[in-house]
Amino acid sequence: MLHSNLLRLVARGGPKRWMSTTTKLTSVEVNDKTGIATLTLNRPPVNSQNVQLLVDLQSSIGEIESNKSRGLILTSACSNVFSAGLDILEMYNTDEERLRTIWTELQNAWIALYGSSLPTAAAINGHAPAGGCLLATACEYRVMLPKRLIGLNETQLGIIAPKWLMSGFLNVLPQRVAERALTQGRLFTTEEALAEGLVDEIANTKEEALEKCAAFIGSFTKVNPLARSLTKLQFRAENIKEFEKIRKKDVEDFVALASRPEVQKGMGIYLENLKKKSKK
Ligand SMILES: CC/C=C\C/C=C\C/C=C\CCC/C=C/C(=O)SCCNC(=O)CCNC(=O)[C@H](O)C(C)(C)COP(=O)(O)OP(=O)(O)OC[C@H]1O[C@@H](n2cnc3c(N)ncnc32)[C@H](O)[C@@H]1OP(=O)(O)O
Repeated sequence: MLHSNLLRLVARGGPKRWMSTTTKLTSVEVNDKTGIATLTLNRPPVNSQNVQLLVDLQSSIGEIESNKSRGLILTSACSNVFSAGLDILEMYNTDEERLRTIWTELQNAWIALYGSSLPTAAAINGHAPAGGCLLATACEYRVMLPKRLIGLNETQLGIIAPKWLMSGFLNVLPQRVAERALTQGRLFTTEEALAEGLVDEIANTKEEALEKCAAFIGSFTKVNPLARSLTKLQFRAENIKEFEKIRKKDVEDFVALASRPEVQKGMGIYLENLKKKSKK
């Protein structure tokens, strides 16, 4: 027993505090009829993105790509939240090595989704601030439930979203709208997001959102898959190239920023306020 546990730890590259649980935080379900895979984020209450969720997300994307699914729909098992973005608790009061791992896995998860050759869609069945918006805008199509919020609110938190993190956002919004939204740290309501083009459709239920995403993926049935994916990747190649150039430095920039005492203090205050709000 001890021996097999040890072997498992060695296989994972040694014990890691923030990867202590072995239960997967994502699940994949492939529809037999359509061949479309639904990838569900399942870290209640708000799918905040800790290292394990980000690693599991990458592994699920890999699984979907290798099982020859026709497309990928990203959604959430939480009733009112798609994803609350990075897990602030994991970034708070921690060491540099852990911050490095968090950011590296965020980068890895983003590039796995943004650079996927499969058709991708997000069924946004709840709020999607910051890192939640990042995942949604890495997909090619977005369907969102009414009266939820989506956007990159980093400046409201006193932090800066690096260029690669804005890529998906900039792909779907006109430069002028994106610049204003990012500098304001604006969260769009679903209805505003639809009007600006940040989401493509509104659905009244999660099931309806999944159906609309499946219909989007189904629209490629008669298109040659290789021609489709190469065309998609041509559109994304410039952003991917820029990202690859700076990805190592970007990790170090994040570690330096997130470990600054005033940033750590800000995180603490933000967490306290979140907790106060949730107790009301
Ligand atoms: C503040 C960060 C500061 C510094 C980071 C430093 C450097 C970073 C540099 C660049 C980074 C840019 C890239 C991306 C960044 C991010 O993603 S940061 C995270 C930003 N996320 C948010 O601002 C969202 C915060 N959450 C909410 O607004 C709301 O929770 C919600 C609208 C998503 C959902 O609302 P409700 O359904 O009402 O749920 P509650 O608010 O009651 O929350 C339930 C429970 O969950 C805890 N929680 C919520 N969000 C997070 C989170 N992101 N991380 C950790 N924990 C979170 C909340 O405190 C409640 O906990 P309990 O009180 O029940 O224990």
